[in-house]
Amino acid sequence: MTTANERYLQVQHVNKVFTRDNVSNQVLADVNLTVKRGEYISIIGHSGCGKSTLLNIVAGLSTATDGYVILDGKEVNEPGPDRSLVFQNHSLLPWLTVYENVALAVNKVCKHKNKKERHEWILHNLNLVGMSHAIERRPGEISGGMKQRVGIARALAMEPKLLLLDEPFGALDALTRAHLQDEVMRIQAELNNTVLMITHDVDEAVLLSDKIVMMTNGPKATIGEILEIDLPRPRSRIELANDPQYNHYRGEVLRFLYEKQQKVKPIASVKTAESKAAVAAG
Ligand SMILES: Nc1ncnc2c1ncn2[C@@H]1O[C@H](COP(=O)(O)OP(=O)(O)OP(=O)(O)O)[C@@H](O)[C@H]1O
Repeated sequence: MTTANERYLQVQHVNKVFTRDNVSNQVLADVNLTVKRGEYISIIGHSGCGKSTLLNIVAGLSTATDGYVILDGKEVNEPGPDRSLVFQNHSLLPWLTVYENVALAVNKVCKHKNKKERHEWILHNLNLVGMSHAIERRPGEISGGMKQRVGIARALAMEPKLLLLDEPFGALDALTRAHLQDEVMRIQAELNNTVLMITHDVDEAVLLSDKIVMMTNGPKATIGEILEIDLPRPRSRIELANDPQYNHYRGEVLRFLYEKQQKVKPIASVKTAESKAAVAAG
């Protein structure tokens, strides 16, 4: 028997079919995943396979055609404050300051805290992501990396059961991305959040995760393999660069993506190749 913490998040037999103009497209087929409390899970797979569709179902923003999602014993049917989302493109309100953007979420969710406690909680979370020096600035006055930090502070301030990250570092330059990944690892060590993160970056997945969920190509995408990353924490990107185990994990993900799940050629180019062959054959 598994404990409630061992099956904190359960994705059970999830299918998703999109139908438009009487044409059905089955994006996900029988997706099953169990996540332990406090685990950091990355989802990786080729573009268009259905990663965001899966994350949206877990977030409650979209419903599964079949199957269900259970978080901490409760079925997920709609968005809720127990799941907070961070997208690639920060979603801060431009007319509010950094402080006010976080306050908006805190005032909505932390009704049990009084005014002073909320104020301290907002500052605490902005401090956690290194943004307490810019609380009066508006999103237009800070860099992309800083905006992403505020988005993370806002998500953390809601004390979600599950943190959902959809390519959170995707729009950042390499150095800012590395810096923010390190910050997220430090925060994760402190708070032990349960995290589901979509990424396209193999190194990011290996560095941050306890498990990497590798999805097959769509349509009818499902989980192909799950790789456990058994590297001690805290993890240092510099030390791991020459670590044989790290490179083994990296190789496993690359093999899955580029050998086992090679992206199929677009139909147009296949047709062109076929026509060329037909012409060559006379
Ligand atoms: N609302 C929708 N209506 C119809 N089809 C959709 C909808 N949302 C997604 N799809 C389709 O589902 C498939 C998977 O899309 P999804 O965005 O989940 O993939 P992804 O793996 O997250 O892609 P990427 O890595 O490029 O962000 C695509 O074929 C997409 O066109």
